[in-house]
Amino acid sequence: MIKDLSPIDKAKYVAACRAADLVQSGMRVGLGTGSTAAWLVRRLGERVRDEGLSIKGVPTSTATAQLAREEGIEVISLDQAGWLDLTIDGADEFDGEFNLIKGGGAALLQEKIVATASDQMVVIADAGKEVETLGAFPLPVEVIPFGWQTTRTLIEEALDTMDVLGTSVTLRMNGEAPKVTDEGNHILDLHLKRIGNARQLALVMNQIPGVVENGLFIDICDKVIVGHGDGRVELRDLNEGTVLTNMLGEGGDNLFSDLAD
Ligand SMILES: O=C(CO)[C@H](O)[C@H](O)COP(=O)(O)O
Repeated sequence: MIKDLSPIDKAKYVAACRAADLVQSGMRVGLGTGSTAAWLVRRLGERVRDEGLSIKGVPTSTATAQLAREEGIEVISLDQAGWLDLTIDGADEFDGEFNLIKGGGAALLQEKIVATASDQMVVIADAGKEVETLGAFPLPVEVIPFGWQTTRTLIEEALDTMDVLGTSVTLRMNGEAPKVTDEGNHILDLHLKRIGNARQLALVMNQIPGVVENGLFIDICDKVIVGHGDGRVELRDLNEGTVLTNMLGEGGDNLFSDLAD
């Protein structure tokens, strides 16, 4: 039941429902990873079953691939798709220019490849993800396991030369063992008090041997759909401005049928 969701989950849910409305039959769609993206996949699954929506989905993680298949969405690889019409994904932070931090779910590598191979990337997020300046959320950096401690030292040395404050770099764990990504790598989380120049930081990180990719998404996202716990949804476009709707008010027929009451 929708009323049983926490305000944050309601916000994620309505943002995902609004984004699902952007998807049309025939599209090749990048499917993000995380709890917000999972709502999107479920909603698209419902549209596939109820409306005959015909799409091909390119998942950004094994978890999303499994959910998409369970929902009856046709899953193909990025190489089979070649190029995508649209990617919809969550984010850990977004700023006023739609730059992002991603990778809280450890899927940043596939997420960045898929988003970059798309005509459009749309981010779906609850309002709490909006920040004035990126960096309160620890910045995930995916590194290969070989020599990861040396890579961490190189990252720390690079950060020392940059306009960042109070740095600590931690290995993401999964219980007692290092977290292993879908690509068999590890994640280093950079706890930065100030991120400084995000564009420069992203470039510097990717120059370091052992670094595969970083979670800064600069100039990749085209639209942000911001959900609020009361059902309001803002569709924000840097060029076209903001369109506000309420997904839980009158005409809230975008709700999943099994949650609608
Ligand atoms: O980047 C991600 C996964 O790598 C997610 O999009 C991000 O962590 C947001 O997750 P959620 O929707 O669960 O808040």
